[in-house]
Amino acid sequence: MKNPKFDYDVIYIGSGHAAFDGAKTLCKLGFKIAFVEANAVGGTCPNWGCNAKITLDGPVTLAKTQRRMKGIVEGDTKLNWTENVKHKHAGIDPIKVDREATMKDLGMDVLHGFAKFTDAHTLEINGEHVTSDKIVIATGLTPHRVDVEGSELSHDSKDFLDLEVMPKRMAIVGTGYIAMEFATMANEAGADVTMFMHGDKALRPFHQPYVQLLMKEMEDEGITFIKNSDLRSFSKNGDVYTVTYAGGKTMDVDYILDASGRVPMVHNMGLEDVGVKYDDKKGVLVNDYLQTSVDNIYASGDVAATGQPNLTPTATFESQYLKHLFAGETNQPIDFPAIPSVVFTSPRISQMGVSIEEAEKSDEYTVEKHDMVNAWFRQINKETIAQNAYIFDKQHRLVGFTEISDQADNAVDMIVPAVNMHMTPMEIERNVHLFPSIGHDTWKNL
Ligand SMILES: Cc1cc2nc3c(=O)[nH]c(=O)nc-3n(C[C@H](O)[C@H](O)[C@H](O)COP(=O)(O)OP(=O)(O)OC[C@H]3O[C@@H](n4cnc5c(N)ncnc54)[C@H](O)[C@@H]3O)c2cc1C
Ligand SMILES: NC(=O)c1ccc[n+]([C@@H]2O[C@H](COP(=O)([O-])OP(=O)(O)OC[C@H]3O[C@@H](n4cnc5c(N)ncnc54)[C@H](O)[C@@H]3O)[C@@H](O)[C@H]2O)c1
Repeated sequence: MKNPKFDYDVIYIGSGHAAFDGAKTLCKLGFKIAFVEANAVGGTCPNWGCNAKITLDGPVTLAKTQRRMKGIVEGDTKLNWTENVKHKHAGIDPIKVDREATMKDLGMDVLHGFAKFTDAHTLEINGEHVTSDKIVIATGLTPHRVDVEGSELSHDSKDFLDLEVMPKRMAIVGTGYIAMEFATMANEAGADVTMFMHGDKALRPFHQPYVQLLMKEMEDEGITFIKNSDLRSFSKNGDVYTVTYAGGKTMDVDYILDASGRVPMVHNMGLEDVGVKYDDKKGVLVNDYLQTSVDNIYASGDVAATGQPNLTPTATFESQYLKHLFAGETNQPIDFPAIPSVVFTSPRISQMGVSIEEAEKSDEYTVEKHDMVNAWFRQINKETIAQNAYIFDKQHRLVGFTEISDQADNAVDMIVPAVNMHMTPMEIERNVHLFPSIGHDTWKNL
C-alpha cells in the first residue's frame, strides 16, 4: 500500500486490456489495486470482441481455403455454425473466470457492479463507497444504434457472437470493421447477407482500391451492398423483420445486425459531478499523460479521447504507460508508436504507419506497390488476391505498410519492428527470417 489514507492506491473502472495489462505489474510493486466491473471480467476483447470473433473466424477461413483447394483436398466443406458457436463458448467462456482468479492470486480485488463517482476519490458501487488515491476510467465503448424508428428491434455484435442458429436472411447496417468481418462469417455459414451502407465507401480508414477488391470478392460470394441506403425504419411482423430504406423501398429479413459503430461509456457515472470533461463521441478528454480534467483521475483504452485507433494493442499500450507513470518510472508524456490494424475478412486488409494516400500527397515519401498473387508463396493455398505497398522515407527507412491478402494480418505484424525502429537498409538486412515464411516474404522487398 502506497497511500494508506485511501482504501486503494489505484482503482480501475473496467477490467479490460486498458486496465489489467498494466495493473498486473503495478501490483507487484506494492500498489493496492481494485477493478470495478459491471459485466464480464476481461472486458470486450476476450468476451465479445477479438478473441470471440477470431475463434468463430478460424473455421470460416479454413472452409474458404479448402474450397479453393478442391480436388487437392477432397470432400465437400460446409460450415456448421451451431458447432462453431459451441466451440467458441468452450474456448471463450472460461477466460473471464481464469482472469478473475489471476487478479485475486496477484492480490488485486474485483468489485462487481457499476461504478459512479461521488467525489474525485470516491466511487459508489452497489450502494457501498470505496476510496482510492488514483482512479482510472477504462470503461470502453458500447454499441451505437442507428436513429430510426424500430431501432430496438436490431441486434448488436455481442448478440451475433452467441447466435446458435444462423438466420437465413440477414441485414447488416454499416460497412466498418464489425460489419465486414461479421458479413464474411454469416455468408460462409449460409446466410443471405445484405449490407446497408451510409454512403458509398466501406472501411474508410483503409486503402480504398484494396477495399474495392474486397467488396468485389464479397459480392462474388453472394453478399449484396446497398450504397447510400438512407435507412428509414425497422419493423417486425411475426418472425419477419422489414427494413425500410431509400425513399420507401423495403426488404424482409430474419435478423438485423446494427454495426453502425461504438460510442464511449461515459454516462451515468457522475463524471459531470466531479468535473471530468468528456465528448459524447470521442470519449473522456485527456492530456498527454492520459490525465483527465481532474488531477487524480486518468482514462485509458477505448474510452480515452487520444485520437488513436480503438484497438486492443492501443489499450494495452496505454495501460502499460500508466503503470510506468504511477510507478515513477517515467515523467514523460505518452509517445505512441505506429499501431498496426487489420480487418479480419477473407481476404484480410492490414495497415500501419503512413498510408498510401498520405504518402502520395507528399514529396517526403516513396510508395512501392507489389502484386504478389502469382508468386509461388501466395499460390501454396491458391490465394486469389495478394497485393501490398511499402512506404519509405527519403533515407529509405520503412514508415508505412498496407496489404490485402489472406496473410495480411501476419504480414503487417512481421513488419512492426522495421516501421517503429526506423530501421536503415543495413539493419533490415541483418534481420534474417525463416524460409519459407510470411516474414521472409514480407521483408524481402525492403
Ligand atoms: C466485435 C468486436 C471485435 C473486435 N475485434 C478486435 C480485434 O480483432 N483486434 C483488436 O485489436 N481490437 C478489436 N476490437 C476492439 C477491442 O475489443 C477494444 O479495443 C478493447 O477491448 C478495448 O479495451 P478497453 O479495456 O479499453 O475496454 P473494454 O474491453 O470494453 O472494457 C471496458 C469494461 O468496462 C466495464 N464498464 C463500463 N462502464 C463501467 C462502470 N461504470 N462500472 C464498472 N464497469 C464498467 C465494461 O463492462 C467493460 O467490461 C473488437 C471490438 C469488438 C466489439
Ligand atoms: N479487426 C479489428 O481490429 C476490429 C474488429 C471489430 C471492431 N474493432 C474496433 O471496434 C470499433 C467499432 O467497430 P464498428 O465496425 O462498430 O465501427 P466502425 O466505425 O468501423 O464502422 C461503423 C460503420 O457504420 C456506418 N454507419 C454509421 N451510421 C450509419 C447509418 N445511419 N446507416 C448505415 N451505416 C451507418 C459507418 O459508415 C461505418 O461503416 C472499430 O472502430 C475498431 O476500433 C476492431
